[in-house]
Amino acid sequence: MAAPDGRVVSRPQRLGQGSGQGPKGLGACLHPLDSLEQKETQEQTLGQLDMLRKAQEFFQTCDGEGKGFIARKDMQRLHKELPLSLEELEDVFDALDADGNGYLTPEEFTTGFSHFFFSQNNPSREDAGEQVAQRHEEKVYQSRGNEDLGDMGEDEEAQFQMLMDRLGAQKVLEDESDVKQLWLQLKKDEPHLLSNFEDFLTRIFSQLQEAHEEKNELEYALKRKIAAYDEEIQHLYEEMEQQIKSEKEQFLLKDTERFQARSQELEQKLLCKEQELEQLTQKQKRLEGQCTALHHDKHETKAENTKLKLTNQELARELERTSWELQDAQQQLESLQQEACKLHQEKEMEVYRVTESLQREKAGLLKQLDFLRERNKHLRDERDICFQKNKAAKANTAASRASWKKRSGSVIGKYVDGRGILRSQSEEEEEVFGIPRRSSLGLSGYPLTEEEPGAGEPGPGGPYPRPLRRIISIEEDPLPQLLDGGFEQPLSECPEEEEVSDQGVQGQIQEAPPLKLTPTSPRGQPVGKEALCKEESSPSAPDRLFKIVFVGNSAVGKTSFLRRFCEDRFSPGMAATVGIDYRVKTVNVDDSQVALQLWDTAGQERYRCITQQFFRKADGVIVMYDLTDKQSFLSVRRWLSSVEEAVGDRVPVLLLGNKLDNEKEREVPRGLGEQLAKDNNLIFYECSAYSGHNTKESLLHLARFLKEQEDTVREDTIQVGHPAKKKSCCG
Ligand SMILES: Nc1nc2c(ncn2[C@@H]2O[C@H](COP(=O)(O)OP(=O)(O)OP(=O)(O)O)[C@@H](O)[C@H]2O)c(=O)[nH]1
Ligand SMILES: [Ca+2]
Ligand SMILES: [Mg+2]
Repeated sequence: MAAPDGRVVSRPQRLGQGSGQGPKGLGACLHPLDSLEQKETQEQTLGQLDMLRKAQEFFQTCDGEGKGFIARKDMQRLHKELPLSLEELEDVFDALDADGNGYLTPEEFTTGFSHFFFSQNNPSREDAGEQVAQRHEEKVYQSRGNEDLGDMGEDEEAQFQMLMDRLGAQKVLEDESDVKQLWLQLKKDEPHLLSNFEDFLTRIFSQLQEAHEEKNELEYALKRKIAAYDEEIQHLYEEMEQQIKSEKEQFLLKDTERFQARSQELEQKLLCKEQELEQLTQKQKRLEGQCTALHHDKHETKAENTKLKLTNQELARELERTSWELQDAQQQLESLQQEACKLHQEKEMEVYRVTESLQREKAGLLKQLDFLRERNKHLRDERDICFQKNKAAKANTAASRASWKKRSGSVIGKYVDGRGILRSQSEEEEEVFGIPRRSSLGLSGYPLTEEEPGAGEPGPGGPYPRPLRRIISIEEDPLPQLLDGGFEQPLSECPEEEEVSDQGVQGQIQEAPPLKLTPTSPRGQPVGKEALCKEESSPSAPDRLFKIVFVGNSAVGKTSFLRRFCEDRFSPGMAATVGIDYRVKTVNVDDSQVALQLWDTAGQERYRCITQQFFRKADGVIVMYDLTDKQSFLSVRRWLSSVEEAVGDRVPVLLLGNKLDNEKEREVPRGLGEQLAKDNNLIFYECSAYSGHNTKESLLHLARFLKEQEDTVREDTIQVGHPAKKKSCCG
């Protein structure tokens, strides 16, 4: 600010100084004489030219590099060459730089140079120039004046002085000698021209006076303007200073604010960082604590580990010892199991043999009975013939009685009192029980009668006494005891929970001495219906025996089904089964002989308690319904629950829907049967005893299942520690 300030301030000074040039320029034109004027003008012109040349030279000196202008630096380089100080040179530059752009063009330099060179920086030189001119003029005038001055009287002096006063030259001219000489010369040489000269002088001086006044006025105006300008500049400067100051303050204020904000921000950040650092430190401490704890734990665990390892080793040794013991025990158990199995099989085979022998015995007895019947008939016929003759009749009657006496000791005698009695009893039973169908009694009646041609059909002499009052007793068969009290006793009254005695066949036989098993069939020899089914069974002895109990509502076709299965026959209008009956049939299942002991139960309600007893020793159960009778299907659930009640769910159950041949009257859709079987995990078939459809297939399925189940049970019992699971039937 100082530089422009200095420049701005210095300019009016320069101008002020420059104003002093005016009178000098005027002074130069004041020479009154033409020649002198011309001479002076010439000299002036010459001086100006000289100065111009000098200025050009000086410019070239300054602009050493030939740039075409002079910078402030160029000027400062002249410091050494010129007798001027650096400040003075600076001032010179500022004065010369008219437009203030920091460069001096050649024009600026030369115009400014003359003024500066002569007036400011080297006033002595200007004065010298003037003195030189003055001296030169003085010499001219003196040379002339010296000739005339001596002549000039005091008159002339006073005259001239008067003229000067009149013209007021004192105000304008400093040195009147030149004019005085001229005036004296003219008065002396050409006195007639004096008045003209004086007029000329008057005119000149008045003009000069005017010019002087004008100049003064101008000077005054200029000064005033400069003062105003200076004042304005000063004012502007001050204003500017003020503005700068205020801006500076504002800037400072803003800066401070910004700085404060920033410092606050930074402080906050720092605080945050410090907190973070503290947290981190705490965390680190915590982690360190955890680390040490873990380290400690690790040590403890290590110790524990070693302890556990030792224990483990000990336990392993113990385990080894125990496993050895267990293995021994297993081997023992295995051998025991094998023994038990062998015993069981032997027992079963014994049972089978006994059953067979009993059956054969029974067949023999039945044959005897038939023979006796024949005999009886024959005797009766004879008696009838002889009845008309009294004597002969009496003899005949005696013989007849003798024959009865003789049969009453036989096995059948125990069962059958006589033809008539038996018949009436059968009829009586039908009335008592309200059986809609005629009932076949016990097991034995039909096979033999139907086995022997003609025997099954009622003879021409009246209805054949088919029903036989006997229920087979085998192994745990409780019926003999139940029936001992007399057949008239209703079977439904028998105690439900009477324990099934595990008596052997031997015991049974001993307990019923009146039965007096026929001596023609010694015990141990197989008898029974097996012989009837011989053509289907293999000649070799069966490997195993399964007891299967057949249940279902009355008239669903159980007996018919069994007949179809064992004899491949169907007899319509079968009598309802009384009590229980059984058949044995050996079938071939996967290259092994399986004897099936099929227990045919009575479906009628009053025999239920007997049936219930038989479930206990059953290996399998067949529940049958009549697919043309909805009620029989509805009863299936009851049958199933009574089976479950007796044996749980350990025995496989085969569900059979019979009478498939009678599709017209079907009441139970196949889907229902299937669903029921699926829900209860049963084997399911729809079959027909009439056509034989699915009779063999269904029973073989059950037999195979039983065999496989037994096989797995055997395997599992050998492998101790792997308990056998109950196999699914319908899988
Ligand atoms: N259409 C037809 N009728 C049959 C079939 N099976 C049995 N029947 C007849 O159904 C009736 C009853 O037969 P049974 O075999 O005595 O019936 P059950 O189940 O033994 O009867 P209970 O001994 O009283 O339990 C008889 O009239 C048979 O002829 C069959 O598959 N189709
Ligand atoms: Ca300039
Ligand atoms: Mg029956």
